[in-house]
Amino acid sequence: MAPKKPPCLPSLLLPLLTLLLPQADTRSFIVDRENDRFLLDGAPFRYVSGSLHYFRVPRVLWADRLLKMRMSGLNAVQFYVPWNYHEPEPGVYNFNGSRDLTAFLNEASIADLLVILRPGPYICAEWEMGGLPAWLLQKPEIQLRTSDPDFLAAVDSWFKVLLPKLYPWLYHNGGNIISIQVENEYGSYKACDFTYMRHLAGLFRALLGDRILLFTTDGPEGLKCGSLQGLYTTVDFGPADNMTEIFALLRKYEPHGPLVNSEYYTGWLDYWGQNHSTRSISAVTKGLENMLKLGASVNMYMFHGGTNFGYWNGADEKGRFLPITTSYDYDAPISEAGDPTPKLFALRNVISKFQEIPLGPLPPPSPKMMLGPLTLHLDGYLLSFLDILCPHGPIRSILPMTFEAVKQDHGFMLYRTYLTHTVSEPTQLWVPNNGVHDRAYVMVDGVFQGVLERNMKHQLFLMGKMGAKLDILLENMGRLSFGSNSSDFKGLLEPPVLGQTALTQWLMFPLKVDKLVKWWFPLPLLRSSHAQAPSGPTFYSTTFSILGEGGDTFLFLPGWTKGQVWINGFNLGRYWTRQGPQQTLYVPRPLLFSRGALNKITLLELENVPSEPQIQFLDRPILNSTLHKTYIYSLSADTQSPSEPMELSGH
Ligand SMILES: CCCC/N=C1\SC[C@@H]2[C@H](O)[C@H](O)[C@@H](O)CN12
Repeated sequence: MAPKKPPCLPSLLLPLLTLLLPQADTRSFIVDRENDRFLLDGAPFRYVSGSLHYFRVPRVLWADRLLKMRMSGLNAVQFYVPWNYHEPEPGVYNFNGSRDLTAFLNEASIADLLVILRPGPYICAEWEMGGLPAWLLQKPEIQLRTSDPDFLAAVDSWFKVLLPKLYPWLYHNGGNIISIQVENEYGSYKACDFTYMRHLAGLFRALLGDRILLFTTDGPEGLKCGSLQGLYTTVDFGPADNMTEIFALLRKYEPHGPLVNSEYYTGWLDYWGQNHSTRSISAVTKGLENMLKLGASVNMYMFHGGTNFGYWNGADEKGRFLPITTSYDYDAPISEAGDPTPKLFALRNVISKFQEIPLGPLPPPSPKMMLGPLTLHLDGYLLSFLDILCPHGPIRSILPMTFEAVKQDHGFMLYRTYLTHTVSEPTQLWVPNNGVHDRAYVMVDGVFQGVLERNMKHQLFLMGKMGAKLDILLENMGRLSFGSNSSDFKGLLEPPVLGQTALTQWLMFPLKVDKLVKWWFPLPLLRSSHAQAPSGPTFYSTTFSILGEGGDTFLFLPGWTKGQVWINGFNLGRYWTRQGPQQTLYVPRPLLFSRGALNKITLLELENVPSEPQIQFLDRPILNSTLHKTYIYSLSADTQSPSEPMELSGH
């Protein structure tokens, strides 16, 4: 069982308590190297932990998720702190609302969970740029995750704000943080810069003191560059890996002390355009039981995955550029919607063989809701709102500038130029050196010509008269969160070439789409005056009300192609119905207004609007399907749940 709960008091009282509470200095969490175990307050202790990322769950749902983790038999929760989530601009910090880290620590304490905290600065996590802020790339030569002075200056500045916030929450100070990770799988990174790792370890010691247990985590191939003297070495691996071999390798770095798997994979991530990932219950439970039999401490990654709302997904590059999907369900024991799964009960059964499980039932699945189909109406074409989307007007430059150079971190930017000569035959438009990062929607005088895509589609053909307007809308699909090239600049990285001519004299419009959706679209007058452009990315919307309390639901977008969704101004995330495997977007009940109040949903469709612009809200997710046709789920008479999909007009 986890130790007595630290005082669940407002964090401002905690520092005071560390002075007053005599027991604060008797609290300890240490490595007992003589007996290969942890000691908590002097007693043998093993943690069975799960990962939950507060930044992927609305704050109002934190307590629910943490309770379910505790009731599953866990005694600790592990989570990252994404630097870019809290420092949106250099020196500007945000710890409010769903970014209130102290509130999350307090919720974990209330749920009787100890905390294993991983502040980075790099966190990977399939999160945008692995948690590093994009504004670091405003210095294009910066060498991320190294002892580059520019990088270390930014890291020091950030940690001098963050780490003092953690100090009162350290276990020996009366809080619930028992250990803190330095960097993340550093051994998998090309740099292998021990000066950098020593700098981080020194900074953590200076700001957190010498009692907190600091550790590293690496895959077996990364231990050489990822481990550091003075930091406790741990590994990560999944159910298909050879536990015996990996723990034997770990013993070369930690001959004594408890064995620790800091990321035991209960599932896996999804990429747009790839198959949905799952891990079998039998394999996951067997691996956990084998580790617990060895006396190892284990953190299950993920125990609850949550959602990449907004533009927060990261990406990988394995030949193709692979953006992570909006859903971070991860086939985890607690589903994206917060529901206990059969995998959870199976894991709970394993844990019960080794330690006490809290009495009482798991909370039931949350109420779910179906609604629709609803028909959306045209609000207007993206490019007809430029005056609102880019109120300060365009940035002018001979050559195109990156998102980072114009200080636009996420979303969309319009690049505009004018043809200097008539192109009377279909002529190739391309961008050298795979320079479209990441997708480009090309228009001539407002008429959609097609898409260019990083690594995949490098050219299209167009015609136009001298003076015609060439618009290229660039979409940032999320910066690489893993791999060697973490300086993932976005936008047009090279001047596009039309035929033999490199196009110059560019206007860049950084588009504040979220502000437009949040503040302008309630005004009906916009609709008629901004619907005149002939085609291109388009806003559609509708309003709807929910009788009664409603419930969690899953937005289904049959026939739509790719775009972004907002509900009541909240950026729900990306959809890419054409690619899959995700076909629905999770809509947490707290985002919706109930009892007849009006809700609004807005789509920005980037490619093709279906002949019947409809959406539905289903009572279950579809995460493993690529539908090239248009389906509508109708309520089946008996069960009030979707029957088999009925195919509508072909799409
Ligand atoms: C071969 C895998 C190397 C990349 N590491 C991964 S993929 C899923 C997880 C998360 O990204 C996690 O943040 C990483 O620490 C480890 N890991």
